[in-house]
Amino acid sequence: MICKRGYKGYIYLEDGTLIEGCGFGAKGIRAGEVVFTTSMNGYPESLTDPSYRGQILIITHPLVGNYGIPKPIVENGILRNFESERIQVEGLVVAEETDPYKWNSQMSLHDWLKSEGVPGVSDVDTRMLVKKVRNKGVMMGVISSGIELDEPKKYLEKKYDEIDFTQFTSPKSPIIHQGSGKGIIVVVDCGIKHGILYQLNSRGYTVVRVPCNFTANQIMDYSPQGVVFGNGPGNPKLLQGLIKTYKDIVEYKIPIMGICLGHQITSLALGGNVRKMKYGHRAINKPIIDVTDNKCYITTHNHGYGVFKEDVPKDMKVWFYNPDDGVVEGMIHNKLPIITTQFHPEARPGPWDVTWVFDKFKKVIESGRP
Ligand SMILES: NC(=O)CC[C@H](N)C(=O)O
Repeated sequence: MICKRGYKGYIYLEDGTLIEGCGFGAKGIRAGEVVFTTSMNGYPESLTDPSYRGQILIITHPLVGNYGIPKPIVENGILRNFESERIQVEGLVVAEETDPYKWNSQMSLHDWLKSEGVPGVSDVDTRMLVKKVRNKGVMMGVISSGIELDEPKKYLEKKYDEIDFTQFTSPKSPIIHQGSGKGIIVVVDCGIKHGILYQLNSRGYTVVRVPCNFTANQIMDYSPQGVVFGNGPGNPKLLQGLIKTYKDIVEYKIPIMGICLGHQITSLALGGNVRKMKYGHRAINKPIIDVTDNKCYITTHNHGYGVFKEDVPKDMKVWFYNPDDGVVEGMIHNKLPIITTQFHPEARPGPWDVTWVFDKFKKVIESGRP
């Protein structure tokens, strides 16, 4: 095989599958949970989504890189076209990586991965890989770019589900984004997507991002109008400190919004459950049904764990569900001002059909009712 960047690449799956392709991006070897997204675009946002930490991402769309990587746009300390300051995935697998042709591209996908030390593999049959993951469920894997992969198994000592990745994605101290006087929302930042910060801040709130291990007292010291438990990487059941903080915050009866990981933490903190899904939801075109009016929305997802119907806490009711597999995609508390979504209402990348969920949270804050 003749490789455009001049070096080979390999992808190895825990079940013994070893595939040779071309390397691109940085030369190196990384291990991670192998997952796939069916998103056709939005790779700058997806690759910088901290919830992908610890995962090797396969993009199923056949051409990736066509529009390059834009220059970061920052407003009020919030990134408008990336979800965090760095590439978060451990590695990237695509069928074909292309050089960009777009007016606002400042570098190619290849150069971006290279500059951030992240390996990529192209020229592999992503359809075959995804079929394996769909049939057997997500598994650990190894990606190598530009280095022979002699004993791939030796990189697979640690299991994705047993690592607390929030230690790498949560800030060490609070970060504040001033608003226009609507009051304060504390975001418990386990690796928050900047799209969520933007949606809150653009509604006038000062957004205070606090580390994932802050206590309820430290959070309440800011006298917030509401608390958001945001997205984040890894297994929610490992985050026992965060679950305890959530329970303590509930005692204050303050408005809470849970997004993605925050939805799962809500379920665990209020007596419900969360389970690992076979291969998760990662896409920007997943349907959800709003049970309050039976409307269907097309939404952005990135989750490998899920709350199933029988896992919903007894004091909450289903708000949204996915009609494909029944996974609960949002919940509302019966009495307290608590709302959650498993999908991404900030939709970065994705269709903005559901950003009204942030207006709903504003109403919850203003009325004190769910
Ligand atoms: N985007 C997220 O917050 C993901 C939550 C959790 N890590 C999962 O994979 O299900």
